[in-house]
Amino acid sequence: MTTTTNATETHRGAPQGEPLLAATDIVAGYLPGVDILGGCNLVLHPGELVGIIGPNGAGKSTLLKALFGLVPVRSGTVTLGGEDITNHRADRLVKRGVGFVPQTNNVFPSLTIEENLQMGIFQDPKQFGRRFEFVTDIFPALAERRRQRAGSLSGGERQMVAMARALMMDPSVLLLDEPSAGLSPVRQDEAFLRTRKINKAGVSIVIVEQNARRCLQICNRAYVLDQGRNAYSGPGRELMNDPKVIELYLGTLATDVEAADKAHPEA
Ligand SMILES: Nc1ncnc2c1ncn2[C@@H]1O[C@H](COP(=O)(O)OP(=O)(O)OP(=O)(O)O)[C@@H](O)[C@H]1O
Repeated sequence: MTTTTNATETHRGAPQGEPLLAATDIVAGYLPGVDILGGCNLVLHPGELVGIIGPNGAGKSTLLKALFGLVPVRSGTVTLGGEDITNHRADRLVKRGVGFVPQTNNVFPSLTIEENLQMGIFQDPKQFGRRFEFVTDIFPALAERRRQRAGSLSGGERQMVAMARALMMDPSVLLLDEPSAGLSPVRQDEAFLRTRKINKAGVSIVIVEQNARRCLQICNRAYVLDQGRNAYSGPGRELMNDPKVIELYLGTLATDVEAADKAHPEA
């Protein structure tokens, strides 16, 4: 594996054919004159589960938001099914089949689970019954507890409601921003299993994750970002065992554990 130089290396292991979603040479940032992304590339093919990992501040969430029109793209393009959607507004993208699940503030706490799901499909309310069936087929707990207020749910359950709400519009692409953030290890595992379940139900997914190991375990492929640029890419399990990726990123876990052991040898 080498630092990305051409299309084959940039998208190592990607299937052949037209991608469903493609980001090409994305330069983007929040403040004028400050680029957070310095030319990022990503493709998502139909049926894929693709991860974005990398050190803190690498620009993972920024890339996801740029795909969804939440951070201005200064140059480069985003396409969906071959059509340019660069800087399209989020509500327009939802109508075109792109769902986005933010990391925080992703449910309406004062509304019930059912009302949250209704909000997810307010652009097409006639489809509520059909889509409710689809999402409760994936997450049966939501049907059982449909009248419960979202504010009374645990972090993991809220994450499930947020995912389900994004699924109400029948997206072909789902963008997930760190679904495991703030959850206990057991709840994190559940969040990853949910992600897999959604993908198996036919939804193509881009997932940003801080929990790189778990993410690489469930992904078909992943992109490693570093300082706003593509560093490596490839099949999840290959990246997990790649010495360069371990050195750049995954290695920090082992180093942290070693350091903690030295600091508290009796623990
Ligand atoms: N709303 C914002 N306004 C200005 N700068 C921001 C904003 N959000 C993020 N940034 C900056 O953009 C850079 C990349 O942040 P981003 O959240 O995309 O990184 P990340 O790889 O997702 O990191 P983490 O894993 O820590 O969430 C950081 O330097 C961050 O401070």
